[in-house]
Amino acid sequence: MDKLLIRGGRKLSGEITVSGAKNAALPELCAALLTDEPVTLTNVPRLRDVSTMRQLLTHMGVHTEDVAGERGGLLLHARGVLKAEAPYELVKTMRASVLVLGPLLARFGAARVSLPGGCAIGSRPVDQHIKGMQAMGAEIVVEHGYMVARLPAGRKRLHGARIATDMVTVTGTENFLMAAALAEGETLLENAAQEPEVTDLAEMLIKMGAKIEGHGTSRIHVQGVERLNGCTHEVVADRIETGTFLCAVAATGGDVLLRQARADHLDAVIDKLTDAGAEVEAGSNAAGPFIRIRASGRLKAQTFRTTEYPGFPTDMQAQFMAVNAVADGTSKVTETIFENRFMHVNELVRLGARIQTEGKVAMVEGVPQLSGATVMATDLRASASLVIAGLVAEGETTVDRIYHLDRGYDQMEVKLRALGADIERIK
Ligand SMILES: CC(=O)N[C@H]1[C@@H](OP(=O)(O)OP(=O)(O)OC[C@H]2O[C@@H](n3ccc(=O)[nH]c3=O)[C@H](O)[C@@H]2O)O[C@H](CO)[C@@H](O)[C@@H]1O
Ligand SMILES: C=C(OP(=O)(O)O)C(=O)O
Repeated sequence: MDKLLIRGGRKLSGEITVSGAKNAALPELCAALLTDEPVTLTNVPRLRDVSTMRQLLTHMGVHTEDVAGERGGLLLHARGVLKAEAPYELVKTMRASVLVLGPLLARFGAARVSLPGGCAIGSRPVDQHIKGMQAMGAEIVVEHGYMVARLPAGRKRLHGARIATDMVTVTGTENFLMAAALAEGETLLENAAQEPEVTDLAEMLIKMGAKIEGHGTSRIHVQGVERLNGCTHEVVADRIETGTFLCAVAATGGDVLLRQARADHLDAVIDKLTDAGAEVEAGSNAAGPFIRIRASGRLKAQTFRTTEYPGFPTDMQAQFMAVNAVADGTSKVTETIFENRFMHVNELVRLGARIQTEGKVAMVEGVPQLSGATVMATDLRASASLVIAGLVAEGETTVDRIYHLDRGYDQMEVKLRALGADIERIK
């Protein structure tokens, strides 16, 4: 099992390019199921989740191939499917596999998708996905750990519906968007997720011929069409990878330019970094958008609570907690999206952080210095938080179980090394 060995204490400086977003690429790979024409995605990040999704689509009979000469180019062609099925072995490692449900039902009228397992950050049910698909006319039973979904006898397509979810759900909204794009009639999504990844998917679907309005707001209208065509689409930049590097610089100090980084997708995090005392400058040049961050000395601890976009992202909570762990002052971090997303706390404490949790709240008392130790990554963003802490800690930190990190970061240690960090992967 790979580990990361970090010798902390170096400031970060230099330039790196942010990769395409995991959470946009995954639904966009699934969107290829909606058409019998080829779809080309560019800026697809090299991640374990992307390979898993590719494996899942291949298992279904979708042809996939790398496109030479394009950064992160991937062609997908779903002429038909051999099996409209997502087996447990693939779904268990990646919750996003649930995103095949909508496209399979919409195009082929049937799907058998394993229920995603619970994971380290909380129980993660899919009741809203099921409820929404049922509202669109699907019959769904859950048996032997699978959602078995089909259209009633005699029906060829899902039908439009008004879907108002009990809470804002990102992959739920994405599943409904893809299903509604090929459904008969109009769908209204109320309480829709406004995350940039949802908007990016909607923009891709529009290129495929879908009729969607209101994406980026909480009310999305979709007028279903009979068929969709292929398209070429560039995956939006990863705002969480961007935020992770910003937090790394905030914690270690330094001066870094992130190319292709979208500040407009990260306002809540940038506001907190600025309040903490970092200098953040966003702009755009011929090569695209960029963010530059400069930080020195101890920053001021920041209290925050996670909420849906445009609020502070839950996927940035662990990384910002690492910044707070070495900041000046005490901060209160409230996690409102997932019930068990503080698994990094005990590991940060092993590095010398002073953090106490009670329910959804973590109280972080900043300390002037962390000290290196061996720590264990428990989930994707927890791993990133430990890497940040390791970059600051005095001495050596070993982060174990980094397969979690590899699910969602494209060569993180290579990028950090390019910024001057002393970090290596140990096989
Ligand atoms: C692949 C992907 O895009 N993953 C992101 C997506 O996950 P994901 O789409 O799984 O997260 P959701 O937005 O659905 O979850 C939000 C909340 O709703 C609850 N819920 C959700 C669906 C449902 O049917 N029933 C239910 O109770 C969840 O348990 C959670 O408490 O959004 C999360 C919240 O921003 C991010 O942390 C994940 O990185
Ligand atoms: C929780 C995350 O991903 P997933 O929904 O794929 O588990 C994440 O990206 O932080």
